[in-house]
Amino acid sequence: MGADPAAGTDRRAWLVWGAGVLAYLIAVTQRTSFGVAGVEATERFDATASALAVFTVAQLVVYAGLQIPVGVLVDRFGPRIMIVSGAVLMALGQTQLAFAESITAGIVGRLLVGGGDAMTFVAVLRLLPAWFETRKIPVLTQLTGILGQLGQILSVIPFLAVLHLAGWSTAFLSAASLGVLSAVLGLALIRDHPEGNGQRSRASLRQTGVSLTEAWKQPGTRLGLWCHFTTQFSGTVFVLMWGYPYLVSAEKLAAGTASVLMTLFVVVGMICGPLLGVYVARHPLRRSTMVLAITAATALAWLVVLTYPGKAPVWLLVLLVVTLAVGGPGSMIGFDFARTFNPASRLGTATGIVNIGGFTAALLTMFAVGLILDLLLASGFSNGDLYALESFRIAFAVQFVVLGIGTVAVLVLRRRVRAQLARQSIIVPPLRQAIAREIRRRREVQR
Ligand SMILES: N[C@@H](Cc1c[nH]cn1)C(=O)NCC(=O)O
Repeated sequence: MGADPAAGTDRRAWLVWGAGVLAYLIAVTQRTSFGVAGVEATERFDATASALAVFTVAQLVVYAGLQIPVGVLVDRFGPRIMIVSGAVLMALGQTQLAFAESITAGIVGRLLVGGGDAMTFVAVLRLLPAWFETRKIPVLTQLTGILGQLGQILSVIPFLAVLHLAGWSTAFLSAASLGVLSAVLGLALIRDHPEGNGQRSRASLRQTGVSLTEAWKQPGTRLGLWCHFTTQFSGTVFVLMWGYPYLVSAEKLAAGTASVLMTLFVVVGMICGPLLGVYVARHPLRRSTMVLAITAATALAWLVVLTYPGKAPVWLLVLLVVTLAVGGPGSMIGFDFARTFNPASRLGTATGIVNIGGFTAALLTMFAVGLILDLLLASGFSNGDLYALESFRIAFAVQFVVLGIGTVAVLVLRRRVRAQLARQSIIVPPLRQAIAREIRRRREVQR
């Protein structure tokens, strides 16, 4: 089933991983820095809300669109050069944004940031099998994901403080300097492999095409993609775009309370990540069951909130945010499928394929929610209030379609994966039978 580690864990491995995680954390800071500067961006570019949304959407489209090429390049040239190049590209993008005075110049900056960002995460995950033992990888994958999310906090606190105290150009130049730091540390500390940087594939273009096809044909890779698709999008849509206007304008929460809920989202994700990592390491044959459970919980939470008569109470919104937050670490299970069903030589490619899932679902949902809100406003349903509670109820319901499509895809691919495992004499017993066996085993241990 999986690729075996090339080396044991030592101090060097932690240094390499630490530099990789720092590069990812800084990439998340670059990714989220524009979002927190919305008010200043409106003034600087004299832009409408929808023009500003183009900055974020363009950046995410580039990010998602580059995942497969980046995955292929990671396998071909190794993670180190990709992490360093990504950091340089993001530094250039933030510098461009620091001096941009037109919307077009600003969007060019964000496109560069999206491109550099796309190169980072897939490359950092590619370091793990080269440096760590297989049993440690699920937890380290989760830790990589959650530590990276701290980059959002760098955007919300120090970056915003510099923006308010020293202005637009200084703030974005400071973010650019973080990119330079990340590139220097990457060059100094990251090695693709314990034996150096020469482990990359020397595949021809044709072989690269074959490897991409093989990664895609592998049902385990596509199961990973759909797991990522189904678990991550709802939280991403909420945090990056529609959560704040929904909480403040539709549910009438105070701005401070809405910010606390957004912070809760990050904290819950950080707590759940390692727990899910341990679960995946202990129950590798039950990963998709966890994905389906998270999906069901997300659907249930939205169902209760959206059908609640009148404004939802704060405790219910807290429950919703907690449930959505589990989706972030939940989506990391998708990368575990990529790792265990592909040889190390095409791990970057497979990881890139998986990473498209959640971001594509998020982009489609963001767009659909915006479109439905606009249509309801134009039809007179919203009584002139774009963000009316009744309109959000209808617009957010589109998520059930996305959750439904994802669930069916996970179930179909899971069946194919299990059939493939059965051909290797690995039988996954029905869940009820497995639970009964586990209970019997525990009773016997206690006796
Ligand atoms: N699932 C996310 C990462 C994550 C972990 N915990 C919460 N979110 C993911 O796919 N990340 C890819 C990236 O580039 O950020």
